[in-house]
Amino acid sequence: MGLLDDLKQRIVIADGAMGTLLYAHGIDRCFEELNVTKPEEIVHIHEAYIEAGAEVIQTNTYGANYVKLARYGLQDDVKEINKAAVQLAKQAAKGRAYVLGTIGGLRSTNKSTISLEEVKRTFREQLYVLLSENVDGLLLETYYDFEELQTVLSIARKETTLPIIAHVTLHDIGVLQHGMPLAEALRQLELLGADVVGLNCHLGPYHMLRSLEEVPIPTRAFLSVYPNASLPQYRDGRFIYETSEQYFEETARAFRDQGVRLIGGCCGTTPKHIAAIARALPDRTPVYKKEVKQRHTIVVQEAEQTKQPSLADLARTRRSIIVELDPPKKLGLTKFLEGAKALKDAHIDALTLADNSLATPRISNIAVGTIVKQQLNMRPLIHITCRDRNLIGLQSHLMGLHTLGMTDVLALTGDPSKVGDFPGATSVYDLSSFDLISLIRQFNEGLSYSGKPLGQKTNFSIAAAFNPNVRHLDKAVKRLEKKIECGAHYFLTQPLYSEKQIKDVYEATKHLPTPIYIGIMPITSARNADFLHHEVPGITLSDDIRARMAACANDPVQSTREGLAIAKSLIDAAFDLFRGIYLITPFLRYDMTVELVHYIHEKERLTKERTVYYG
Ligand SMILES: Cc1cc2nc3c(=O)[nH]c(=O)nc-3n(C[C@H](O)[C@H](O)[C@H](O)COP(=O)(O)OP(=O)(O)OC[C@H]3O[C@@H](n4cnc5c(N)ncnc54)[C@H](O)[C@@H]3O)c2cc1C
Ligand code: MET
Ligand SMILES: [Zn+2]
Repeated sequence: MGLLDDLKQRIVIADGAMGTLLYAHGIDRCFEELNVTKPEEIVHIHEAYIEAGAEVIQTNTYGANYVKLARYGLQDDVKEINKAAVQLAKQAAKGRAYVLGTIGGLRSTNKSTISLEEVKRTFREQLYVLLSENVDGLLLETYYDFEELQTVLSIARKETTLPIIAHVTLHDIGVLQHGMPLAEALRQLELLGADVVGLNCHLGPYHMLRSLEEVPIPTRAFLSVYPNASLPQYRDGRFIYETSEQYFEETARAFRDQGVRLIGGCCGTTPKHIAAIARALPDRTPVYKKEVKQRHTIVVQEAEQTKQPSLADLARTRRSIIVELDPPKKLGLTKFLEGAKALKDAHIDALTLADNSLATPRISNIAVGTIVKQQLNMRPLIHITCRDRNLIGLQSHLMGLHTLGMTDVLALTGDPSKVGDFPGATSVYDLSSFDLISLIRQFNEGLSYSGKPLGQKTNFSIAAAFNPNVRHLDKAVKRLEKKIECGAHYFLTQPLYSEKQIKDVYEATKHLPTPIYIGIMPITSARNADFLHHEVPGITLSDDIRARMAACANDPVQSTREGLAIAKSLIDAAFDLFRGIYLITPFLRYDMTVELVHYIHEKERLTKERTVYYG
């Protein structure tokens, strides 16, 4: 007889949380290290669960993998820690309970934090130790990312015929992250060879029960559930779970009615919760039939059609000019609005507004964008970096932009905090620019990052950054290709300072289907030229440009003239190669960008006249 034979006959009860009971050692401790340093305590916890009624216990190895142990400098101890864990669980079980080797998921909400290759390597290393210590089965638990669970389950299934329990973690009732319905996920896990499929962690009995109502009883595999004790409260720097054991007794019966065969607990549960489950189901009789609730389908409203063509379409069809005028670093918008108005009068297509560029605080571009749109009837292009907002803040920001009708956005990773005024501030980077582009694309399909319906589709036109001021242009172009795959509609470049570089950029990108707005920023002075040349990574000014600026070092009027003349020659170089021009206003010197806008319009007019004249 083995675990699967038991499950065929009846409901089986598993243990509850291990981590929660080890909290007393401090939340910053590596709980798995205690297998080696406090073995008697681990044995004691296992015994308490068995005495409470658990017939299945899990090794204390949830995070005993290379990646998580490395956070404590214990990456070389994977073997020792896992080996000890199995031995301690067996010592406590004394043949009274099955011992499951537990392996926890690595990816949380952000796929790009760890590649699948690293997931595989890390998983294999832990798996082989657990198997060689002769566990009775495997518990793959707390997988937020379904792709990760599919990957590791396939590996485990090839390596062993022991029972495998595969647990996903819900995002919300009935769905995993990115919107995959739970029923579909469990069906796929069964097809991949899991013997028991189910849920653990993150949510308590309420969400799990409502989710299981939509899941049919599998044909071959068994259903399992390890709920958290409740939703956690954050108190005095710790997460506290509070729930009555009485409630666990009631919900255990409800789980049985949903066809669950293996019931245990996750975070916040204790031997008392497990005893409550055992009390609730004295004869362990399972149900074989249930009514499955149909998942309600969700209607997503189509995006409202915007009246104006996107900036990508503009740059495809005609000369278009966008100008950056950054929100001020000090309070007061008078000069900024004068500049914006002057640029509007010069007939630009959009005003681009940086998001705390160079990691230095500026008036929020969402506030400035709203004023520019409402008071001046201009089109704002809002830069969004991943530096200042976490995944929650970014989504709230996007919903806000949609609500305000600002649909032109530039998705950036963003300069790291250490380059700016507050080098000690956190750089969030929950997402990279690639992830942010994908997120905005998903919003355009009416879904949040996790796949929850937003109720409406957004209509964002997505720009992305192109930094050609790098040693290997081909690598930068590869990033553009990836950004296009993620959903970028067009690009804006960093400023370029040589005609040759503009031509090189054209040659390297002419195969791309997306338009590029070529960046041009007038130099304001000899000092500005020196700074750009010596201190901004990747920017090199020619000797000729630096000599021209140096020659008028003490003459601001002449410096402006020279800076504009240089910018105009760059515009000349870009004119026939790129329809989109992105002018960057230096230090709120909008007089300079206004003049360049006039220059471009005039050049365009002359070109058209010539075309008409010569046919
Ligand atoms: C048009 C434009 C507007 C910008 N606006 C802002 C703003 O409002 N606020 C702000 O904080 N910053 C802004 N920046 C700066 C920008 O965040 C950095 O220049 C960034 O490095 C490039 O853009 P990204 O953020 O999309 O980076 P990504 O393309 O996502 O690159 C992120 C990081 O990857 C690395 N990387 C990129 N390319 C390569 C390569 N070829 N080889 C090796 N490593 C590479 C770099 O470390 C880079 O920082 C802007 C840049 C541009 C081009
Ligand atoms: C963080 S979810 C998994 C927790 C693990 N089963 C433990 O109790 O420690
Ligand atoms: Zn948990």
